[in-house]
Amino acid sequence: MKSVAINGYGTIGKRVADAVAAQDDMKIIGVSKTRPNYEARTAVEEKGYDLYIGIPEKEQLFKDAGIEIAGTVENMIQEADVVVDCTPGSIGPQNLEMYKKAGIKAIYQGGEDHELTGLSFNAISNYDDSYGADYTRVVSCNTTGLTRTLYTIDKIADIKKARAVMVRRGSDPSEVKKGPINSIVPNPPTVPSHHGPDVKTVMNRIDVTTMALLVPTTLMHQHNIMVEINNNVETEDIVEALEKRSRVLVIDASEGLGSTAELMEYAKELGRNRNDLYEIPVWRESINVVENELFYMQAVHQESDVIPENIDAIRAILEIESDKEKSIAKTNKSMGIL
Ligand SMILES: NC(=O)C1=CN([C@@H]2O[C@H](COP(=O)(O)OP(=O)(O)OC[C@H]3O[C@@H](n4cnc5c(N)ncnc54)[C@H](OP(=O)(O)O)[C@@H]3O)[C@@H](O)[C@H]2O)C=CC1
Ligand SMILES: O=C(OP(=O)(O)O)[C@H](O)COP(=O)(O)O
Repeated sequence: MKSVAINGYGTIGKRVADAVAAQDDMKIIGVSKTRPNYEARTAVEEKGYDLYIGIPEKEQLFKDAGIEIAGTVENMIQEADVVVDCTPGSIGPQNLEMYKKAGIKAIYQGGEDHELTGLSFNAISNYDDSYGADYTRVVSCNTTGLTRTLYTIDKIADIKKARAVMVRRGSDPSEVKKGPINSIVPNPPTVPSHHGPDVKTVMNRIDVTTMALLVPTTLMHQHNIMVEINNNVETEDIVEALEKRSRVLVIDASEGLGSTAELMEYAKELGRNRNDLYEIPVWRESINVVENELFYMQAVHQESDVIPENIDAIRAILEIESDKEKSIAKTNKSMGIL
């Protein structure tokens, strides 16, 4: 069985760890932290993960806190077949040197630039590109959301170009020091935001341009998408295609799911681990084809939509499964994805 190390046990890392633990064809070697806080203690005492430290000079702090550590990140990666790097964006380049020295494969997250690995990943659009690769990068939560639906629509509608306005959550739920508060912030203030060009790194056929703004909410991003299409398709054809695609949910505002808050409540109803919603919900009422233009609105649970993609990326990079559909189905089943 292949071994996986998780470097960085924050919002994404702890979810990837739980998802790896739920698979029967891979196992966790350990996870890493730099601070001996509640997440470090829970990782060891509740989850039973071996904990390694990202900054060796801080070893005494973990000892003082009575949190058992198994070694340093350098020790951890010696034992693994692949490291999933879930450290904050931009720490990646220095880690890549360490991974190269250790001769270990690595999967990065969307906070790093595509150029770091030269290869980016989305399970449905380009699984095969990362098969057997040394390094890849799972694109960001918003890019993942755009890719899942645009790829599906392109298959039946032949997209000419796509434009999207991205409403981004201001911070993750536990990030108490971040904002914005009482404000809407164009972010970045320039156009395009990274999301549209980033779609091209996993689906280079389509011209996607995006602009983004931050709003004072912590749960879910929301996308407003306009697509010019070449094929003569009806609204019902788009609905049917999205309904058939796994990791995408066509949901009804009329059933009480008309907001991001209600969607997060729905995830609780489903009894999901950490209340996560791995799928991209698309509002049925918003899907509308007018002549050669399609309009739709969707949401993204930023903490969780990339987690199944990381599991598939592990199978691709380690050549555990060559058939993307089989990997996706296996991941979906293990995580209860609809
Ligand atoms: N949050 C989100 O909504 C999403 C994030 N991403 C991407 O995922 C990546 C991780 O983001 P996220 O999980 O939010 O980040 P977090 O800040 O929640 O977690 C980062 C983790 O990395 C650890 N860490 C910090 N510095 C170092 C270091 N120098 N060496 C080793 N480990 C370190 C932190 O440990 P400690 O806390 O102990 O310091 C923490 O466990 C980023 O690229 C981000 O862009 C992608 C999709 C969605
Ligand atoms: O990958 C994400 O967003 P993104 O798709 O807008 O880059 C995550 O929500 C992290 O965003 P952040 O960089 O605002 O913490």
